[in-house]
Amino acid sequence: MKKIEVVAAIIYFEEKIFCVQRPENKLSYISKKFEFPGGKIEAGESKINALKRELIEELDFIPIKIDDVFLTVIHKYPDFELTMHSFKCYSNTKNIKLNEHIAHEWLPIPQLETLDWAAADIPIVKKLIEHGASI
Ligand SMILES: Nc1nc2c([nH]c(=O)n2[C@@H]2O[C@H](COP(=O)(O)OP(=O)(O)OP(=O)(O)O)[C@@H](O)[C@H]2O)c(=O)[nH]1
Repeated sequence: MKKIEVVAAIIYFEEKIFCVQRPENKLSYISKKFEFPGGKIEAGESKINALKRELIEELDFIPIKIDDVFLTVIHKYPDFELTMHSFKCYSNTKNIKLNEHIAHEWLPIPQLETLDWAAADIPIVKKLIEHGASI
């Protein structure tokens, strides 16, 4: 099965988290699902550089701080196996532009579960909730 390795940013601003909705996709299980912004690591690229590059591509956004890995999730979708490394990042603005996604939400941690997340993101959402609202 095809394997892909991805980085994703859990972006905080004033105790809320930036959640983005993917566009329509032929794979129904990721079509229009909510996710954390990010994307595939390119050959020879570090995780942090991949994260910085994807955030600029998708959002024209540069975080003021990026923490160490928060959680790495391995998830088998029907068509590929995903390894996703998530990182807490911090913003100094609520105004983030969407270059690729169709919608966004800034949500406090207890409300994250109200969104229709991609399946691979559920363990990240659960860990954020378990850890509470602390940054
Ligand atoms: N960025 C991101 N991708 C996720 C998340 N959850 C999840 O299942 N994925 C999956 O991981 C893959 C990431 O691919 P992507 O399309 O965002 O990456 P990319 O921009 O580098 O790809 P592309 O340039 O080939 O379109 C997608 O299949 C996506 O559905 C998430 O929270 N963030």
